[in-house]
Amino acid sequence: MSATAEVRTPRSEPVIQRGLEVLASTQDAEGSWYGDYGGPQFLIPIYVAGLHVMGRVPEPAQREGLVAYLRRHQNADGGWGLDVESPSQVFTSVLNYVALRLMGVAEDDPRLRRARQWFLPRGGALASGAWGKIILALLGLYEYRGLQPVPPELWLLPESLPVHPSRLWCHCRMVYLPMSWLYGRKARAPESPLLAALRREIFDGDYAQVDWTAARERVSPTDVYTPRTVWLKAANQLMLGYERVAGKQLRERALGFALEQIRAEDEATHYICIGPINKVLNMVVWHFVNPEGPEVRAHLERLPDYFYEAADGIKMNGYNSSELWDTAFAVQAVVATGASEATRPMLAEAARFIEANQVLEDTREPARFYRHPSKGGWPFSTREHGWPISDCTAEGLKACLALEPLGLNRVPEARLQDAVGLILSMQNKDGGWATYELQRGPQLLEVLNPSDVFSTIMVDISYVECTSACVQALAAWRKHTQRPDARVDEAIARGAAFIRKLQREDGSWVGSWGVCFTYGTWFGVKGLLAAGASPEDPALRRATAFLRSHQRSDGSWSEVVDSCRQGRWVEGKDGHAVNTAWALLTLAAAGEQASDSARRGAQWLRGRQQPDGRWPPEPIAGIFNRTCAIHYDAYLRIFPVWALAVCDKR
Ligand SMILES: CC(C)=CCC[C@@H](C)[C@H]1CC[C@@]2(C)[C@@H]3CC[C@H]4C(C)(C)[C@@H](O)CC[C@@]45C[C@@]35CC[C@]12C
Repeated sequence: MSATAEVRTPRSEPVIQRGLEVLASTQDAEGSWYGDYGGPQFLIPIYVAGLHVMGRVPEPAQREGLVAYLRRHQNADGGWGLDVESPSQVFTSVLNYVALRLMGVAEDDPRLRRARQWFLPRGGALASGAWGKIILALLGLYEYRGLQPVPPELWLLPESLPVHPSRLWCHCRMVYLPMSWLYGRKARAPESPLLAALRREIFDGDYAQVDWTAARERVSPTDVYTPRTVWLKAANQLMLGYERVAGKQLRERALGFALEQIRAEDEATHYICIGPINKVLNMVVWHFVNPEGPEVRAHLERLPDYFYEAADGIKMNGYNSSELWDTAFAVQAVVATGASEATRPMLAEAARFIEANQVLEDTREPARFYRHPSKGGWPFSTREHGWPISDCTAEGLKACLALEPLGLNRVPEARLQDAVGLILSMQNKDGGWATYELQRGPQLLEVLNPSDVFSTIMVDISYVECTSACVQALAAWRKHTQRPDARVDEAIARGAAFIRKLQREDGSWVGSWGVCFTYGTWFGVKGLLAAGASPEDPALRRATAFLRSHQRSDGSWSEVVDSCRQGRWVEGKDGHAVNTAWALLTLAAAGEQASDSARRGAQWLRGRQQPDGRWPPEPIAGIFNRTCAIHYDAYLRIFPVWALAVCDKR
């Protein structure tokens, strides 16, 4: 049957109905969807290590939950992966081993014995990816001279230099900021018998005999996704040379500068911080500056924001939540179902959350602290977090505009206009949108990526997802205002041109924040359509042909995180409801909702729903920096409902 033949599908209404009931029953009192944002396996150990440096331990109930979680996600081979679904790495295996020991698990615990059996033959602590060594150095389990240097003086370089830290992607910059302070101070936990024991347990030889110069270069192949380039090695040599002669005065100035930046980040985010890593490291910095001081207390108070108790134990979320993001999508999904009387209260509550979480002002002295304006933006999580993101702003705006005809939008026009202004201010020269800021440095800086385990961390570059969301939001705004605005028109046209440039030969777009081609292609297609592409546009036809070519015989689509890591379609074992929903949303948007392909996809999706209205758990659909999987709890409740709703429309 041809891809576009009109075939009526059996109505999805009862399935959608049950799905909507699940969404309604899981909505939070604040109107959002709050949930599990776990996956990465380097967060808990950094937290536990940070507390240990401060002479603290997790309180007993939390300790029990964290230990249960780490035990639950230990791989069969004894190690831990970068995330809960990935093969073991030395970085996360050594760190999680140390975390368990710091939380009181005994050296001869059978699981810890197995962990040592996995990581010691691979080189133990000496072969860990870079971040692991930094955390171990902080604990006194590794020597600072065995690290790639992170001198705080980098902050004192001329800002015009492409390597000035202010030009880094904000996540990278905010993680390396406290790291540079701790490195500059050579900060170290007080010595203890437990740490002395750990120095015997995580090295495959005598700690006193370690060749720290050689250790600097050593990393297990299990931990290498981004190999160290000659440029990075040269930069390290240069910084090591500097480190040998570094004067005390300049160091103090640099440390003072870094501390001011840390303070600004803490205050702008109400001590939540941009993410869990700088949250913990900033807190540890303050511990060294002023133990038990007001900053440490403020940090301790906001720690609970990051913890989530689930069936697999207590985890540290990858962000303080994904609430705004999920809520904006949920609204659009529910509106797509036709927004009946029954769903109005749910939408009204969501509208309240979206209104309450728009960022209403810029941060203090944005230029001094290298912040892009914030006013009018929406963050990924909550207003208090304080870091708006281009596509979160776009999805927030889209949600408001979707609520508008229902009389449920609560954000006044002037504030919607602020969101539009912010989106326009974030468009890059290449026509695309990056995540939090304008692209500040050449993409080439990636050759200095020192992380081993992540890719694309150095510079905030334009992404298809962010670009598409911004184009869609601007197009929706244009439709809403009906006022001619050349700036908006031009931004949309440039955005669409950028999206076209990113399309691959095979018709797909690669996703950077979701797994992987089904996600990227959904955004690519939606962006082009919003910009005015006609359904006959060859780019759209190639995109849908690509999707159809990857449909499984049972009607579903399935992709796994390796798709992102390898840059090619990697099929999962079974069909995935989230990938299937993204594929269906794409086909439907491109006018193929009545095709045989869409009919079979929708049929599979309907059949996959459980009697309780949920779709069964499946592999993780979120990703960052090409390598690390992160779980989006609400996706399985939002996207299947949304996809069935649009496929049902004639
Ligand atoms: C610094 C490193 C390498 C690790 C820390 C982890 C964070 C970089 C990432 C954890 C959450 C991410 C993925 C965050 C989540 C939302 C996405 C998005 C869906 C809004 C996307 O469209 C734009 C990028 C995201 C903001 C993200 C960036 C990376 C994380 C913060």
